Amino acid sequence: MAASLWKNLLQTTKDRILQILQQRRASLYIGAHGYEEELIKKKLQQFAGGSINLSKEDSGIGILTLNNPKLMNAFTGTMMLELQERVTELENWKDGKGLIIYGAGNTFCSGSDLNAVKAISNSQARWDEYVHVYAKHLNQTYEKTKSINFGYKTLLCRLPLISVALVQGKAVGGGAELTTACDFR
Ligand SMILES: CC[C@H](C(=O)O)C(=O)SCCNC(=O)CCNC(=O)[C@H](O)C(C)(C)COP(=O)(O)OP(=O)(O)OC[C@H]1O[C@@H](n2cnc3c(N)ncnc32)[C@H](O)[C@@H]1OP(=O)(O)O
Repeated sequence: MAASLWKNLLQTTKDRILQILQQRRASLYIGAHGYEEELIKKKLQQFAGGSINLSKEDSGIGILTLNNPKLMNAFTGTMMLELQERVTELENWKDGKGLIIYGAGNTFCSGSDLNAVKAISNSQARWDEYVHVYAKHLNQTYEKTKSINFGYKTLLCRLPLISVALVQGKAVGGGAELTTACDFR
């Protein structure tokens, strides 16, 4: 009898845990400050356009180009994802010494893509929530700061490369803040 009760309790507990896990998977948020990484990435992927290009020169200088000139190099969702990939690539670059960031065309960066900001603002979660969530990937101190701009900053600041923002034309919003993430501008 006791054994059977125990078995039932065990099974019920397992079922409940599985149920909770499934619910969490369906939700953007996990716990108070955790987030569903894949959901965030999928959401950011919906706002495509532009690119973040990296060329690594033999001299040890990396050149990172913010490339979305039609929108004054505004940051789309996919550009955010690419930024993280490029920075990871730079982190692993053994011969890297310095980094120059500049914008394609005649401008630096006009911040977040306002089309994405507007689109997301009309849906369940706001753009800045996604962006802040994504900043968590970029910035381990997210819990303290909750700011993508600080996320950019920490991401670039922690790079063991001397970084320079080569600002030509406009640097607005998140674009201006990105310049402050560099050692020189
Ligand atoms: C605050 C931080 C936050 C974050 O990321 O956390 C943000 O960054 S929110 C975004 C803040 N940025 C802005 O509000 C900038 C808005 N844009 C402008 O003020 C101007 O476009 C400017 C000053 C950057 C350039 O002005 P200019 O007269 O030289 O050019 P146009 O305005 O004609 O722009 C050309 C073309 O680009 C489009 N555009 C510019 N910025 C953005 C943007 N951030 N998102 C989406 N699209 C942008 C603009 O609409 C024009 O498109 P067109 O189809 O040719 O009309």
